[in-house]
Amino acid sequence: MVCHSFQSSYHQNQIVALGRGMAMAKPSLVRSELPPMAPNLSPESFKGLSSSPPSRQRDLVFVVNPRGANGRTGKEWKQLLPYLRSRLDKECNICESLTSGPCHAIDITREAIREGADAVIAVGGDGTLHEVVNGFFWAGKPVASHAIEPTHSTALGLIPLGTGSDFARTFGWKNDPHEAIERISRGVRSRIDVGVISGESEEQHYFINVADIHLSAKAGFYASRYKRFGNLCYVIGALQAFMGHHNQDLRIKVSVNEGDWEKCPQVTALCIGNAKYFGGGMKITPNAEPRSGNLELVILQNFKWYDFILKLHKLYNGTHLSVKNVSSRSVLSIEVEDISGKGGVFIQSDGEHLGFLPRKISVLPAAIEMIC
Ligand SMILES: Nc1ncnc2c1ncn2[C@@H]1O[C@H](COP(=O)(O)OP(=O)(O)OP(=O)(O)O)[C@@H](O)[C@H]1O
Repeated sequence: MVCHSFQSSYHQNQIVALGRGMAMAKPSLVRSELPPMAPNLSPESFKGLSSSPPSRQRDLVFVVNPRGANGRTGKEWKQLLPYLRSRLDKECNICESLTSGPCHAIDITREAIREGADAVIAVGGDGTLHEVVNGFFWAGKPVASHAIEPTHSTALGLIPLGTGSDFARTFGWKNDPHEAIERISRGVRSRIDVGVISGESEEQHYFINVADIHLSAKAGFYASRYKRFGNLCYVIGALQAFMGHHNQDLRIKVSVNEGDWEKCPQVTALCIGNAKYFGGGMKITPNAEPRSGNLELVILQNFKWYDFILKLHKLYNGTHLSVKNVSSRSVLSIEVEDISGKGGVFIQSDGEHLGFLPRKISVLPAAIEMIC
């Protein structure tokens, strides 16, 4: 899903404060000095956050996609709430915000950060996490809180409850919400890198997991239409993407040899990983590490359909880097263009369709604190 402008208007926000000192709120107006990107959100939504006592409890905002994993996220979240309350209520103020549609999580996150939340926790799949990560930034800069104290920073958290939940796999986390709540309760934070994508427009787009170009991005685009089939959506998406697929000559410019464009012939897929997995468990960028300060670039060239059948197991277990026509390197940034100039080469990040080449992709080292 491309969120062309983060200033668009969304459906009514539904925010339910669960912890002490937080009232149920249905926001209407936005404070005038705020950038006008969330007209249906108001600081009132999170008013419990900044009014806590000096030795205050942590303010946690849970951003829940009730439609994640074909509606399973919403159902599991309801069942999880009593446990979450019993486990965290003593130490934290808990605020729940259900997303009403695509991109809503971005606005909720920005508002929560401005109001001084200690953590914004994505509850859902990689798409929800992706939107929450984008909410940590606005107009090319990190969103700042109206803060309590200058050193205050909002951490990112995750309860993985999606279809693929690929980002969580790099950390070895399962789709187990109880395990995630334990992590949140411990509250250990660690700085991780974020990828940033810029294109022809001024707007920047952030990703936390993997950005990828051409066949895999096209497969992801189609897979998103079949989420109702669970992980099978990736197989269906790949089959559909294969129809009419042609490997494509691309030009790339990577940061290690600044200034030099190189031709990259017959590219099947070009993947840039901040973390390791995509497509429902494929270990595509096996050397990527979200705390490394760089991204792993993996290029598959001249693959035929039968190569995927013969080498699929290697793609899943991350041993494909030794295969002919697969290359890997560590990069700080990469620019990618379609040589033919015909357009139509897909790009996605974190499984979300972003449009088409050309694009520049760079790493922002240690950009976000994450609850690990
Ligand atoms: N209320 C809503 N109704 C419909 N779609 C929504 C709603 N809230 C968020 N979305 C969209 O749902 C998309 C998918 O959500 P999410 O990533 O949580 O689940 P998933 O696709 O099942 O999991 P994964 O991305 O891990 O495969 C998000 O990109 C988001 O834009």
